[in-house]
Amino acid sequence: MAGTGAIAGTAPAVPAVTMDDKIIRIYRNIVGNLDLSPRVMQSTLDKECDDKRSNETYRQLMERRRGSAYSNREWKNLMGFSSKILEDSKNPTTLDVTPLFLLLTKLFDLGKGGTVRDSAALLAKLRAVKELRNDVMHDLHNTVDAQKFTDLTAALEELVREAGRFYALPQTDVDAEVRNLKKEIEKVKRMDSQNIYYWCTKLTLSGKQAVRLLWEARLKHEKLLLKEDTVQRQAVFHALDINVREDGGEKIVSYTKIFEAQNKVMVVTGVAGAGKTTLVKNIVLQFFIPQPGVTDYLRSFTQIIFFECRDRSTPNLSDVIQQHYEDLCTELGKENVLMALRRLDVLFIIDGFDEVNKVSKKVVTEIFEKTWGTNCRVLITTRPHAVKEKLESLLKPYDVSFNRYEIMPLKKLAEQLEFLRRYEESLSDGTSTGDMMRSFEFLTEDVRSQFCEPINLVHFCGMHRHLPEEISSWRTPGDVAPSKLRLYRKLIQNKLAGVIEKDLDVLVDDMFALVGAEAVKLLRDNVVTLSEAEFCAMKRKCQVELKGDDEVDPAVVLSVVLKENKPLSLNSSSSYEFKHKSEQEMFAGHNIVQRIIGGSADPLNSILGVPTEEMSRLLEVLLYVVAALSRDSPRQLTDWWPQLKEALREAQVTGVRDVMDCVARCPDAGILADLVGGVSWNVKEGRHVAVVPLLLRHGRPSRVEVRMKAEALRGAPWGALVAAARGVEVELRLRSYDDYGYEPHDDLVKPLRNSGVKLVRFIGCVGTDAGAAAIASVAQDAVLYIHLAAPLDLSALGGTYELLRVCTRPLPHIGPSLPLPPSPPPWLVVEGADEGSWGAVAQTITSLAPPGKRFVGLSLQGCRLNAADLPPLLQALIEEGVWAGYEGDTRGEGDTRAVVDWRYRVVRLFITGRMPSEGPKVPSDDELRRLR
Ligand SMILES: Nc1ncnc2c1ncn2[C@@H]1O[C@H](COP(=O)(O)OP(=O)(O)OP(=O)(O)O)[C@@H](O)[C@H]1O
Repeated sequence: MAGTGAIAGTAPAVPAVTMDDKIIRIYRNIVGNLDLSPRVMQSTLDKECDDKRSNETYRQLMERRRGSAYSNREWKNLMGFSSKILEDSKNPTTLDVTPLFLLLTKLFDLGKGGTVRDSAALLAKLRAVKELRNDVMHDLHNTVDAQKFTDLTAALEELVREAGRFYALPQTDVDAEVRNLKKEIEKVKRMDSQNIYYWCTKLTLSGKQAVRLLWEARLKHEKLLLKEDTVQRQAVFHALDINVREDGGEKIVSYTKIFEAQNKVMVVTGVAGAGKTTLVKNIVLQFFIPQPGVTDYLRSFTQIIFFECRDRSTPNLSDVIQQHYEDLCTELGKENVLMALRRLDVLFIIDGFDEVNKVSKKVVTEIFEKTWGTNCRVLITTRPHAVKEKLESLLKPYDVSFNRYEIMPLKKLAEQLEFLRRYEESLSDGTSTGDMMRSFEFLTEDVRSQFCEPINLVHFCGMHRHLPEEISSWRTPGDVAPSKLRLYRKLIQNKLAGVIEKDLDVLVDDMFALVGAEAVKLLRDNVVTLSEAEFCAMKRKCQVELKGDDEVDPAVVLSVVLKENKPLSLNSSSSYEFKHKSEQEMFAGHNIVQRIIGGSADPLNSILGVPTEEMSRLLEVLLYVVAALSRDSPRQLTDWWPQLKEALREAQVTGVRDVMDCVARCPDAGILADLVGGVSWNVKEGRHVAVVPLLLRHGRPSRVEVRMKAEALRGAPWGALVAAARGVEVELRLRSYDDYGYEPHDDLVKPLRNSGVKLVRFIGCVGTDAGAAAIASVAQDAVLYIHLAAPLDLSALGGTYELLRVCTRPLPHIGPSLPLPPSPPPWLVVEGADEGSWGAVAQTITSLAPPGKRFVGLSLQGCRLNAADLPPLLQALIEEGVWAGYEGDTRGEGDTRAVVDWRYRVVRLFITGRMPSEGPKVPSDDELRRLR
């Protein structure tokens, strides 16, 4: 009966309640839905599975009934995030309403013993129970509604009776079961304060409010990185898009779709400052304060627990629970509250897994251990490197799989302006002039490419407010990064001006050295927060730097770079951290650069001080160092490059994409080309187009392969790439091989003209003579797949290609002939011929036929010709002297004929010297229809 859950400790007695108390209404709904409903459904499942062997899991049972095993993917698709529990469970007692409903539905779909059963009525009763559970558990208005309990008791009785009918049970058995159910319902009406459902009730009643009190005040506002600028977090939140990373495919969706994942665990990755923490903090806020216009995507969660991996002072999950539900834990005991949470639909948010330390790792592990097999879900954020290095190994013992999402950078100008608009308005109390946006718009496109991550846009705001003259000095992307340090310099100087007599520049240098050394030390240990004691030690060192001038409190100076975090619970002390982890990395990088420039005799790995396998933790620092040396001391960069290169390799910068990602964010780090020189550089994203010229200054690839949709390339500095790639082999694929369409790409082709690149492959559409001439001017032994947007003379391509495939729609009836080059013979595809239009097709082929009229292949794509249209078409082509053979075989052997090539879904025309006397073989109308 109720209270069957293992109960830890004894909860203190609770005050008496009256029947119409809110609490008892909630209690009944909770016990009804969390205990009674599953038990009635479990009994239905037992009836359905009377043939199940005791040691068989439900998956095995279903496979036996189905006669074949499920692949893991099939099983996952079938059962969603209940797949794991249903795969392992052998009896129903551990199953809640959601997996029970799903399992029964799928069992009905499979059928049983070959008999035909109509399960619709039973399914309707089961669904009614499941929907009541969701109504009650996902909406507090329903949880307190006494009527819902009455509805539930009726629905359960109906379910028992319908199951009796469906399984043809003796009426006496059904009546006995209903009597038993009624007895259970009567018991539920009396609240038992020693029972787990009572604790669930207390949590439902006041838990959300307690968590709201804890987080709302802390998260509502955000202090920006620079000065005392503060904004309302929800007002400036820019709804981020995320890339669903599944099976290597890419799908861009809104962040609100994360919870539609099939797995219990969802991992959001993003580079430094991509907005991971901001995203989850906004999710926490939206749980309490829904945003207008945002779908209620959190409806299925009753509680939220938020945990930051940088935390070093919370040793156990129960302590995290205590922070969230301080009063309830005092009243019920923290272990009991945790136990109750496992019965509810809780969202655990784990932020910054890449910052996990020994202490917080224990909490994270406990979250997985204790929420296994429950309705709880877990959302984790991390920088990408920690997924493979740490997260996968942590999850492995629990056999947990997860859905992975990647935060998309803000690449489009419109998005960046929209982002800035919110900040500008927030910072000016709604009276913004649009100055900040205008100043951003005014930047050159390649400088703007430095602002694809939110953190950089926020820095732009700060710069615009406090050091606008820097912005006007930016000429190249590399000018942006040093500005940030200059801004800090100015902010510290402002704090000290008038108080300190000595040379402020020297003093700030000393301060930077101190803060930077501390930053390196902390990053080395993967520590982002300083305890009160560590902060005091830093202050003391700072005091020495300030030469004991007691008018200056070192904390004031440190407050420019560090922020204080108030403790979550009353009996602990504050912690301190850099205003953002990327600031910590900047100061650490600056410190290392100073040591190198200052002539350090130590080797790099002793300056960095982390073991090889932990090097990826210092990736951002290494990038900072490379970029800063390349700007300020190229000689030192050359000297230190072998060591830096080794460290970057250890930090997992090994592939072309890694290098491009790094240089896209850090344009002065072009030397990274040395890590991937000699191999082919694949360019699939607009931001990587800008990177290629930077890399080409330092390394040479075997080939640059640009494969992206024309729209994406149009928004990128493609002309600059072409100009920089003189002498380099280039592939340009503006569409996939089987993608048809006639939007011309001449604007993208024209920059190629006489550019000196070696065009070795082109897939795209050309509509002007200038476009064709541009290709002819650079193609060398190329593979050319050209769509003709208009009738064009391509004869100039002769001698430039190894393979030429031209695709065209039927040409206008009267027009000049436009012979393709003869050697090697081209391939021609005529697309979209209408029913009966064989004459137009013949005319198109003959007018494009090269001198000698040989094609290596002729095919009809998307053709609506009938079978009867094909013989006259073939006959007309023979009469015109056209030959078309196999790929690589132009001798034209065999009979003239038309066949369907199902692989490419085209009709192939073979035109040889021979025409069978009974006429050519052609596909039937049925085959032609199936092709369309
Ligand atoms: N979606 C957003 N809307 C508005 N501002 C944002 C958004 N995302 C990030 N920001 C701003 O950018 C700053 C950096 O973002 P955030 O700390 O969330 O990045 P992160 O990915 O967690 O970085 P790291 O990996 O370095 O910890 C935030 O402090 C906030 O000011």
